Amino acid sequence: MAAPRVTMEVGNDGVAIITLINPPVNALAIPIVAGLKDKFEEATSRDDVKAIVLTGNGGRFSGGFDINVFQKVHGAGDVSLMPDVSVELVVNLIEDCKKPIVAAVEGLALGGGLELAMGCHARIAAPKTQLGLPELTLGVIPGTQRLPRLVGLSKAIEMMLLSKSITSEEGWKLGLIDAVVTSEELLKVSRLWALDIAARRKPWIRSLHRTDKLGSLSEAREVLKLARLQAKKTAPNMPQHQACLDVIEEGIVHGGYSGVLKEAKVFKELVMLDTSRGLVHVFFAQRATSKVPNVTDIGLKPRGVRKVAVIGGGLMGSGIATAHILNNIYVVLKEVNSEYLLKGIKTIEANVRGLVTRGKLTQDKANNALKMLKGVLDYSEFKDVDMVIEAVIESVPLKQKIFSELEKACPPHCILATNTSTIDLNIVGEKTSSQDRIIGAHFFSPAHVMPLLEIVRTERTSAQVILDLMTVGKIIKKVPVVVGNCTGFAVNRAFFPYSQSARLLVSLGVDVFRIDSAIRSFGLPIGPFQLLDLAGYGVAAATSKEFDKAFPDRSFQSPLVDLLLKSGRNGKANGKGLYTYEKGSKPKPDPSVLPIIEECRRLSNIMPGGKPISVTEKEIVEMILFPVVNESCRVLEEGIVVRASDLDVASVLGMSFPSYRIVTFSKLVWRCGGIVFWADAVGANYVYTSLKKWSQLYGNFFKPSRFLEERATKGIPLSAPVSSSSTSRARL
Ligand SMILES: C[C@H](O)CC(=O)SCCNC(=O)CCNC(=O)[C@H](O)C(C)(C)COP(=O)(O)OP(=O)(O)OC[C@H]1O[C@@H](n2cnc3c(N)ncnc32)[C@H](O)[C@@H]1OP(=O)(O)O
Repeated sequence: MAAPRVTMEVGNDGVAIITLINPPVNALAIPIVAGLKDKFEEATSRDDVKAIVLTGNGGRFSGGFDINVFQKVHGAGDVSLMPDVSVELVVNLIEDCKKPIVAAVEGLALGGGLELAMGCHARIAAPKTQLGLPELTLGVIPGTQRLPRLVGLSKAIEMMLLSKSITSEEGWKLGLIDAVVTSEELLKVSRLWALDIAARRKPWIRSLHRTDKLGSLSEAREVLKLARLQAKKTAPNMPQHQACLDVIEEGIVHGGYSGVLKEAKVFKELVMLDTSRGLVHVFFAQRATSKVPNVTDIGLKPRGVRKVAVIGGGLMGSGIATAHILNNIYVVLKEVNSEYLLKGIKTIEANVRGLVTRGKLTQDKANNALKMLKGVLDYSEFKDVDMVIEAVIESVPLKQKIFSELEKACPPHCILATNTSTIDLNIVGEKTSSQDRIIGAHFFSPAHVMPLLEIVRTERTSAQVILDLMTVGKIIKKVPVVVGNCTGFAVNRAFFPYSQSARLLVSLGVDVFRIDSAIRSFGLPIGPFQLLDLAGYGVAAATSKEFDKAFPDRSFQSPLVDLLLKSGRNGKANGKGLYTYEKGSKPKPDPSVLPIIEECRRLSNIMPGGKPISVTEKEIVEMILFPVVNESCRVLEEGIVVRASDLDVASVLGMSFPSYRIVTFSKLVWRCGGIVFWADAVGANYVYTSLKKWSQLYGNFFKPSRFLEERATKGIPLSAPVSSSSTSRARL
């Protein structure tokens, strides 16, 4: 690939076209920033240049500052590696330039890319260009001063705090964009616009000097106050949100330039924090998931999937169907009788309506989505489907029967997917001769909301089928992570000790609600027992059985779920769990469950000396999450995931493992960016020695895996690649 560069061409009309060239998104890499400085200096000093147009090559203006530089800064711990963009380039060379500059924007202008455009004296955009400042998702702040001055304070805050992009059409209505023209006319109109500014036929506007859209100081303070309260609720552990609002306020009170100076200082502080390290890691980890050896690198082209059949209209099936129809894929929903079918369709309608109520979907789009759905009771509609996703209960004979029927009912190219969360795919497809088309499409509940799609391949699944499902996954706005076949696959397998260790701690005498609270403080949205209530005890009992069978050497069998079921409780589903559930209020710990817990402890009989163990909040978190790290090590060693960062992405998107938080227990700071990234930050040796100590005290459940022991003793990070020789049973 050619080196990133900036070119300049001066036309006969006296307009210099400065072009960013750094495919695929024209990220502002260090040579690009340097090139821009050079070209703007040259254009300013040349007598034959009357005006300047700034544009991006290849139909994309710029995806913002080069995030690879953030990684370098994190690696070296040296913030001076960040070049000065905001003052030297955007203010001095662009905004304060003696010649007018017009940004010709197409495709996308994000982060520093949009900031460059806002520094120009006008912005012309092609239709449907994506405009946004997503920096908070990387743990830093964006350019905070110009957007409020162009679109108004409330809208700017919304775009920044939610990292929400708008289109150029919306940008034009708001005043961010001066004109929307076709892609073909973009450069021509931009040149003329720049010449018009030079000749004073159009206004020469420096965004930073405007104040007309900011409102009065008291109005601005009111808007900022509300935004601070909102950010406190929605992003309690993210320092960049409050910092962003503080810097906006600085500019409103003391002027835009003062805001820019404070912004540069705060940016440098934030980029060094663990929040940014975690988020930047997740950014690249997420992109790495689309590179699957022997699938995405062998020249295959994805085949279109236009019609999908979903079998089973329960919670998962209806969520999966919803995800597809929302993204314009025709869905046939099959159920066994009209009562179940109607229930499934009603759930899908409620899912779609819920999105409208929450302002996430327009009524028009909702109506169109529902038109993409058809309910059926037999296989007659299956003759032209491109993919089937089976989402019935976890019963091996039922799944085997369905897959035999599918083989006859579907065309030969059709992908045969199952949403099983635990059952071995070889067993599911045992009664068919279509093993190459059988694949796992493991969605996480609620399937139309949760972003992860775990794609499970067997040794026989064809590369084409994997690629097709990855492509559909992206169309329905999921992050597909391809994993190997084993009990629980990657996510449930790595996290099976999560619920088991929580139950083990209860048997050792630790309070249920204290455990949930410690896990919440760590950064997961709910604790293991609230999760148990949510999933329902039937599901918990069934999955526990699978893990007991698959990993008998390290599975902890707690009597808790059986005791809860016997007492007539089934979690949130019947309103009676470890918590009580009342409409409109948060779940509350139910004290009447305490005798059941006592009985559980009596039956387990593992408290040393019959007395509850004494543990700190930090130990609770470690005793629950280190066993997850331990199992993750086995997942890595067995080659169930392509790379360690895939497990980070899967844990963040599927289990809501914190991606960004700094968590403090007694001044201890933990960096989270997914389970393996976190474990490496904590230190493999610390995880290993802790597990070893607990295994001596409390048994095999905590016994460190061979992989963990090896890495800890040799000082190799858990995330370092697994060499093929050390992979005992490579699945991928
Ligand atoms: C000082 C400044 O205010 C600070 C900043 O500007 S921070 C950066 C702000 N910008 C962003 O956060 C945008 C990040 N990028 C994205 O959201 C998306 O990549 C996108 C919307 C631009 C394109 O999405 P999409 O077309 O799906 O392509 P996607 O696979 O994500 O990216 C294509 C490649 O470009 C890379 N890339 C995208 N944006 C990048 C960036 N800003 N820096 C470095 N690389 C970037 C990706 O890593 C990927 O590389 P790969 O092919 O080697 O994996």
